[in-house]
Amino acid sequence: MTDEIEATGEALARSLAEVREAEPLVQQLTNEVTKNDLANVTLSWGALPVMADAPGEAPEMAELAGAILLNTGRMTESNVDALHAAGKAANGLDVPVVLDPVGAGTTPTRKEVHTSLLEEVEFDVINGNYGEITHLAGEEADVKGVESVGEYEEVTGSARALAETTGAVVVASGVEDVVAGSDRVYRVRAGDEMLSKVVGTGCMLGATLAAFSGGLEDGLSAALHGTLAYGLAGEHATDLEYNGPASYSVNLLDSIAGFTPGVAEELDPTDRIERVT
Ligand SMILES: Nc1ncnc2c1ncn2[C@@H]1O[C@H](COP(=O)(O)OP(=O)(O)O)[C@@H](O)[C@H]1O
Ligand SMILES: Cc1ncsc1CCOP(=O)(O)O
Ligand SMILES: [Mg+2]
Repeated sequence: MTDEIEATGEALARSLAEVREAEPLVQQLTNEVTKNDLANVTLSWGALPVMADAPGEAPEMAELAGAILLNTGRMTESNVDALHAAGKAANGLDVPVVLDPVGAGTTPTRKEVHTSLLEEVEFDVINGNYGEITHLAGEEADVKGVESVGEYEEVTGSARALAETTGAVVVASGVEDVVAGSDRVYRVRAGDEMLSKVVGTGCMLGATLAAFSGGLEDGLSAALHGTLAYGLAGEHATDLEYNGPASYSVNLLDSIAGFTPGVAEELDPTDRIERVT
């Protein structure tokens, strides 16, 4: 691995091919709103989804997984127990763990759950919207339910600070995405406004990052290429027949399935990624 991560079409194609070759088992503990979409997104990147989330079985499955996603959208006691148990089991076997801190900062319950998860589990990747990442970085943030509201001009610094304190690669999603490692921060310009008109697109980015983390050796490359590939697929989805947000959401799934290494190889996404620190 060279110091700088390549952002050419060929490099992106290699990452997509590596995920397909590894075909990692990606265990996902997620919310009921997006479960089916996450399973399909995972399969379409060439990984294998399993939504095992019972507190007893979740840590057993984590031991078999190539990566796990802990999405905190569902705050039932049983789900929270399973999140902790699966995260700890994965840490014990060096299975990459992705956290999507849905609604972080909104209620005392969510604050407590995210604090305890960050204390007890080591995360390889944390992906959330600008508000969630800013809150986890310990700064003032406005999250309304699961939506980021307000202005976040300092989100690059917040993502970097959270990466430094947790050791995770942090992906802050929004109009542009920030991908922050401990020593490097990138901005990714890919995606379409339609991604903000459909529920669950942040959760689907989490599933994407888990699939790439399970398939690639280097965590920062996995996060950067996963974020880029997902954004580009979101753009290509606008080329398909559009009848409103519901058809866009189906088109997004089709676009991910069609985003093969061969398609990526023909693209030149170099200007979509800018290293900012
Ligand atoms: N206005 C936008 N333009 C382009 N991409 C967007 C826009 N808003 C959100 N996205 C993309 O949608 C996905 C979900 O991001 P976001 O809406 O921030 O997460 P969440 O759904 O968790 O709130 C990310 O891939 C992000 O880049
Ligand atoms: C609406 C909602 N409520 C609990 S989880 C969830 C889905 C959130 O999805 P995303 O974070 O991708 O917008
Ligand atoms: Mg989200």
